Amino acid sequence: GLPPGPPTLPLLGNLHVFPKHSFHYQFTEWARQYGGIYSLKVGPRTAVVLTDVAAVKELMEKRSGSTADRPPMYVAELVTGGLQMALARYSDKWRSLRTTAHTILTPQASLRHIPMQRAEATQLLHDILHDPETYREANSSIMSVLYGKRSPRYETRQTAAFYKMFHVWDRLTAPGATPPLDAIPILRYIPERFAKWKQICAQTRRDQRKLYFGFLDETRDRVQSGCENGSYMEEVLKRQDELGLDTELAGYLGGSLIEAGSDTTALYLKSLILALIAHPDAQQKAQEEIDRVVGDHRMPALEDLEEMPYIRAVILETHRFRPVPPLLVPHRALNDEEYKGFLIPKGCTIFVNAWGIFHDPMLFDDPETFMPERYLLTVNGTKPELEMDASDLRPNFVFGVGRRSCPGIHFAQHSININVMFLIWAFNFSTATDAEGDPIVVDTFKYEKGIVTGPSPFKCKITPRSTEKAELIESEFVESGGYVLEI
Ligand code: HEM
Repeated sequence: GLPPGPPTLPLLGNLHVFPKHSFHYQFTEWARQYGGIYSLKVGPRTAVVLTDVAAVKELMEKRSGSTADRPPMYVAELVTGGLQMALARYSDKWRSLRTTAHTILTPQASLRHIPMQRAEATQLLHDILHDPETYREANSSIMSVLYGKRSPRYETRQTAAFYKMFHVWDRLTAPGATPPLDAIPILRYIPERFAKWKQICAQTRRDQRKLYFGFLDETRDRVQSGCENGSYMEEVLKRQDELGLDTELAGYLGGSLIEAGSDTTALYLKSLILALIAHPDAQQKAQEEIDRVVGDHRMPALEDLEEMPYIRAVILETHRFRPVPPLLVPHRALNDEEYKGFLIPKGCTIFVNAWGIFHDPMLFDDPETFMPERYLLTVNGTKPELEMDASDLRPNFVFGVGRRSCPGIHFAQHSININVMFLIWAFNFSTATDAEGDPIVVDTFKYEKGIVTGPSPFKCKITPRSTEKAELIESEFVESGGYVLEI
């Protein structure tokens, strides 16, 4: 009763044709061949890939109670003891983490973070004028909320230590980074001297604990010495019993949120810049709109977005064109489910192929082109005359649906909205030139491996759009507090 899928070999299943990384490209090709719901065999394990919006709505949202688990991941178990929220199994511990996280991330609570996010976005413009880098802004925003502690420079001791650990951790959890430890458990017993991944796991665990429990200790010290700064983790520590969080969970709550907040929006902004360079016509239209509404003498405010349909369309089109998590985050079925005559077996991994949906030529006109105009024609950017039912699609689909959907959606979207307006208002993004003066064309398909992904480093030219704007950025940066050096 499984959904159809590519032909399998005995024992291997589809392992011989399984992509090594960037699964979403091959998954999308198979979707065009086998349909919006198909199955794969990875050794003895089953995976189901959903590239059909109605199936996603039904299985991941309406039947979320049955599909909210995550597949077991041995590496995550070794490093975090299963307490990294986004990778955690559907359990009481996950519930405690998630419920607590919600209290700072509700739509109402997220409004309180906007002034801080604006200040961080202002520093991003200042940083770009001097030394372009997008990660610091994302990390500093979430650190401010959680611990009342900024990341003034990328080189700040704890910020640099975090990213050093995080990039290793990110690579470690990327599909294909280790031998198939979950599909073939015997591989876990390879002695450490032949299994470098074991050493990396042990080191990453030490690095994470030093950081996350270090932040927690600093917070506890502040609370005990009456020097509170009003941050969220102080509140968590004071209400630890009521929230059902022991120290281990409290440490990983902070860690999970720092991790989730420190690259997603930064990668989004890199994809935006890449798209604006590759599609200068869209960049020009966006600049014309922002100039009309904001002009040269002040910086944009979040409220301006209401009057900027084209920029709103650019924001949505970037999510569609290069979704930060092309396959969202994999789920696992807790029970047998039946859908349109197919069995979705208990224990199978479920991938939601956001890439495949967003790049479906039946749904979107010319899906490979960055074309914000599509979101001016229809709410979801789909073709005005659709031959299929896409009424279950939502503009914020990239944040997932159901019980595991992104709890950071409002916080993330505010950050994206402010940063996109700021960047388009402030700078011209164009191709760099080589030694002969020829343009270095950017490759919009050269992306890093990982569950969340962004463009591989690319050369480009970023210039302030006017001297007046550059001066305004510098003065607002100083007014918003400038650096608080802490190296
Ligand atoms: C571009 C920005 C972002 C995108 C596109 C995004 C998208 C997602 C997606 C697709 C998931 C998994 C949904 C699923 O399994 O169905 C997720 C989970 C999660 N996100 Fe985000 N996210 C973003 C930013 C953030 C930020 C800024 C935070 C924190 C403040 C955050 C916190 C989390 C957490 C904690 C989870 C795990 C939830 C769970 O497993 O229960 N995300 N996100």
